[in-house]
Amino acid sequence: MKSSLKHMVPPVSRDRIISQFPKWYTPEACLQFKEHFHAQVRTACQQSAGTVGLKISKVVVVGDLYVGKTSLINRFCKDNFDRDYKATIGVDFEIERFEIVGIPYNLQIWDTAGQEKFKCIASAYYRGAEVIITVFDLADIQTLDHTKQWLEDALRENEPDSSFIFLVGTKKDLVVSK
Ligand SMILES: Nc1nc2c(ncn2[C@@H]2O[C@H](COP(=O)(O)OP(=O)(O)OP(=O)(O)O)[C@@H](O)[C@H]2O)c(=O)[nH]1
Repeated sequence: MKSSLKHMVPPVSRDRIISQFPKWYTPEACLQFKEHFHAQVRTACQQSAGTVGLKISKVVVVGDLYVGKTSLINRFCKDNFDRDYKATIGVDFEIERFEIVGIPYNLQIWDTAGQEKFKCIASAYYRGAEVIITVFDLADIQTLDHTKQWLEDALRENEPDSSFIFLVGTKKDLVVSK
């Protein structure tokens, strides 16, 4: 049964295969100095990731409504962009499969609704986030002000220092250069 399941899983797309860690730019900016995972880690990972990727990191994307969270995720996962606005209802998620230095690896990306009325539903999904991406609209300064609150809410549901945090500005094309 296990082996037939394995054959049903499509291969990881080529642009999601990272065969070696990129050379670090500066030691301060780097989380990983080695060229490969430690041999023990590698063996452990490959043992448990026999079928549909068991190695999953949870990413939650938060921020005001209309800032472009769904668009950011769609660009990353499907390389497409939709000009029409369809508000996220509660939450949505995508799974993106990778292979990193020979190890299967999945990102589970949670797209949360920015509308106030869905905040209660969306915040139920903050727990266990290895990555929190806080999004704001570069053309709307208020959305940057609000990121502090979004981040606090997401951090409250997670253990201290357990999440990597990113701040992403969107809609650069709408910013008039001076
Ligand atoms: N011009 C421009 N428009 C963008 C960009 N990113 C997103 N949009 C548009 O902004 C609108 C809102 O984008 P969404 O991705 O749906 O926003 P959201 O943050 O997911 O919204 P909620 O689901 O309500 O929380 C859509 O009409 C998008 O097409 C961008 O980089 N440039």
